[in-house]
Amino acid sequence: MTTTTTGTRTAARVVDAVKVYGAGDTAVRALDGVSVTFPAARFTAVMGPSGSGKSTLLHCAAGLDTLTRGAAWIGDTELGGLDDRRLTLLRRDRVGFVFQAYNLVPTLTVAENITLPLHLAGDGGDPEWIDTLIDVVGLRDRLRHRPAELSGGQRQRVAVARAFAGRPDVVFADEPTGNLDSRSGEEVLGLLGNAVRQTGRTVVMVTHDPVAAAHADEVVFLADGRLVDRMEVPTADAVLDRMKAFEVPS
Ligand SMILES: Nc1ncnc2c1ncn2[C@@H]1O[C@H](COP(=O)(O)OP(=O)(O)OP(=O)(O)O)[C@@H](O)[C@H]1O
Repeated sequence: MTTTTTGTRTAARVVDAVKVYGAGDTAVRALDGVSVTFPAARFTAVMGPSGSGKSTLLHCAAGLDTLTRGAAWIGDTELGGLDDRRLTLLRRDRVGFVFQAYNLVPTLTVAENITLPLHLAGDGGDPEWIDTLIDVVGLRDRLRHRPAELSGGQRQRVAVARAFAGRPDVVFADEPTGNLDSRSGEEVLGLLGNAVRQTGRTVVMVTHDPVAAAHADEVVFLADGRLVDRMEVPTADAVLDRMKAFEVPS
């Protein structure tokens, strides 16, 4: 099933997701029965206190880690049913990633970094789409530069373009602005939002920053490994207020 009850397409979802790290006395239940859908062509932010399971949810939803129980889907593909080879292909062909550390290849130019996933897939990609992306991230005059010659914000913009290069079903971003000053961070968040609104792509972003979350169409809140709330049309103030409610009164 790829639709929700409202008829919106679902890019990714987890159902009754449980993730336990370790075993016995030291076991940590990072996800404790989370069910959440990430609608296609939407920008969803995942928020919650430190240790609430945000990164674990992102990693399991993206096929970077496996659930202890429950199911994770990309489109109509259930990840638990895939062997290692198919999972690798799915991550390569249908999912994009942006991490806090830009993870660019230092010896390659900006242009080569952007198209690297396509070359690894043995596919030149769609030149028109790559061209559009280069304009979306504003890097046309930097294409022959190497990462060391770029600012942090520019490096993350390369990583954003790379994540979208293969037209993935969904781009997962884990604290993509964590290393950036607020201005560069705003630029990168604006790009993620534009990629969703102008090109109909899907983004799921983990952040601890209410200002970052306010760039999303919707925020989902985790606490203690559970989904506790969703907020449409978020503002930074409303997200901050919701986060304050998680704080234990002293
Ligand atoms: N590899 C691991 N081994 C053991 N425990 C882990 C591992 N990864 C995460 N955890 C634990 O699982 C829980 C959830 O961690 P997770 O990183 O998903 O939270 P988070 O909400 O992303 O936190 P933060 O905002 O601090 O990054 C935490 O208690 C964490 O210590």
